[in-house]
Amino acid sequence: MPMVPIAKKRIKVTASVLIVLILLLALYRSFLKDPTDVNRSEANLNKDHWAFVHPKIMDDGEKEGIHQKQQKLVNQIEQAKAQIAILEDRVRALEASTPRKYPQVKYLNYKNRKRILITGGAGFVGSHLVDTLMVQGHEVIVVDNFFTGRKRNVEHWLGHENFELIHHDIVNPLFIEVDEIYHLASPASPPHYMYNPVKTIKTNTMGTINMLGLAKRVMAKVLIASTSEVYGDPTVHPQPETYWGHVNPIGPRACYDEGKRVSETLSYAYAKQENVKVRVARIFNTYGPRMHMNDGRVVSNFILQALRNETITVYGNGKQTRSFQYVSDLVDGLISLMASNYSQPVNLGNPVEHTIEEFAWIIKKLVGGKSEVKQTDAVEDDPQRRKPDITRAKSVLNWEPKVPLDMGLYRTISYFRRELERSDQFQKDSRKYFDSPAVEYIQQSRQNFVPDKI
Ligand SMILES: O=C(O)[C@H]1O[C@H](OP(=O)(O)OP(=O)(O)OC[C@H]2O[C@@H](n3ccc(=O)[nH]c3=O)[C@H](O)[C@@H]2O)[C@H](O)[C@@H](O)[C@@H]1O
Repeated sequence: MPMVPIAKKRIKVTASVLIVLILLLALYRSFLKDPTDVNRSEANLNKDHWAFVHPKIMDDGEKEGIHQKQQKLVNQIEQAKAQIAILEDRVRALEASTPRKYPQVKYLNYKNRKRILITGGAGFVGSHLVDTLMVQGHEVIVVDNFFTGRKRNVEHWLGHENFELIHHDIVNPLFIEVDEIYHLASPASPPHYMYNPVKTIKTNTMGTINMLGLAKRVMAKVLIASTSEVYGDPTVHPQPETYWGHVNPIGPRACYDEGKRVSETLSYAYAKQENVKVRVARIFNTYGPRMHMNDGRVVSNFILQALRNETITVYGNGKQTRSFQYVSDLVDGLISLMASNYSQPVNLGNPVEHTIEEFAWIIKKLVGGKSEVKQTDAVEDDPQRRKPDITRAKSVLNWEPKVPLDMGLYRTISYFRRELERSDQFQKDSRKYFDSPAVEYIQQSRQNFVPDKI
C-alpha cells in the first residue's frame, strides 16, 4: 500500500503542471487576440462609437453616415475654437484693464500705521477715503454689502498687502481688531434710501450700534457719517451745528433723516456711557467721480442728461438751493476730524450756494449740447434752502473746501463721459458676443444635449 501516496503525489504534480500550462496558454491567446474581438461586444452598446473607431466593418451607407458625423464634429470643433478665441480676447482685455502696479503708498512704521475700518468703503465717498488712507500708508479694511457700493471703486487695491475687502452687511455684528472706524455705510441718494426705507433705518440704527459696540470692545475711535438732512427743511439759514432741525418724522425722507439723527444720538450715548471716542461729521451735498450712473441725485442726473442731449429735469420751480462740495474736500475734512480731539458734530460742506435752476444752466454750459432745461413735479418734503455754516470746521479743524465748483464739475463731467463710453462699448461687446455663431451653436447644443447611455 505504500504505492498509493506516491501515485497521489504524481497526480497532484501532473494536475498542477496542467493548470499552469492552461493559464499560460490563456495568457498567450489574450496577447495574440485581435483587439476588435474585444470591442465587438462594446459595439453593441455603442454602435456609433464602434463604427467610428473601426470603419472596416461598415457598409457604404454606414460609412456615409459616419462621414457626415465626422464632418459635423469638425464643424463643431471649429465653432468651439472661434468661441475660445473670443473668450481669450476678453480675458486679454480684462488683464489689460487690471492694474499690475498699485498706486504708490508711503511706508509707515508699526507705531504710526493704523488699522482702519471703513464701512461702505466701496461706495462713492468711501472709496475716495480708502485711496487717501492707503496712500498715507495705513492698513485699510473695507466692509460693504454692495447695495450701492461697487467692487470696481476699490479694485485697484485688491491684493495689496495693506488692503482687505470684506463682503458683509453691518446690520450683523462684526468682530475684528481695528484702531479707527469710519462708519459711512448707508445709501445716501434719496431714490436709493427711499427704495427700502426699513433697511435704511436698520443700517443707520442696528448698523451704528454694531459699529459703536465694536469701537467699545476694541477701544477704537469711531467717526459717524451724519448728514445735512438732520436739519430737515431748515428754518435757520445757513445751518450751524447748534440748529436742532426741522424734520418730518413720518415723511418719505424720514427713514434717512431720522435714521441719521438716531445714529448721532447713539454715538453720544456710547460716548457718555461707555467712553467711546466719537466724531460726528454732518456731510452736505457732495459730488465727484465714482458717483453711480443711477445715483438719482441732481449732479449725476443733470450731467448725464446733458451728455445725452436729454431734457434737464428741474424738480419743482428750481428756486430751492444747495451748496456742492467736491469729494476730495470732504475726504480731507473727514480725516482732519478723525485726527482731532473734537467730539461735537461738525458741518463739512461747501458754503457756495446755488438755486437748482442756476445749477442746471451751469451744467448745460459746461457740457454743451442741445439739452433743454425744464421744470417737472416737485418732490415731497424737498428741503428748500441748504447751506452749511462752516465756522466750526474752520476753527477746530482748520479746514475749508478748496476745489471750486467749475473745476470739480469739469472732473466729474469727464468721469461721466468716460462711463457713458464704457457702457456703450460694453453693450456693443455683449451684442457681438451673444450674436456670434459660436454662442448660438453652444446654446443650441446645450438645448439638444442628451446624456450618453452607458
Ligand atoms: O448729495 C448729497 O450729499 C445729499 O443728497 C441728498 O440730498 P438732496 O439735497 O435732496 O440731493 P439731490 O437728490 O441731489 O437733490 C438736490 C436738489 O436737486 C433737485 N433735483 C434732483 C434731481 C433732479 O433730477 N432734478 C432736481 O431738480 C432736488 O429736488 C433737490 O432740490 C441726501 O438726502 C443727502 O443725505 C446727501 O447728503
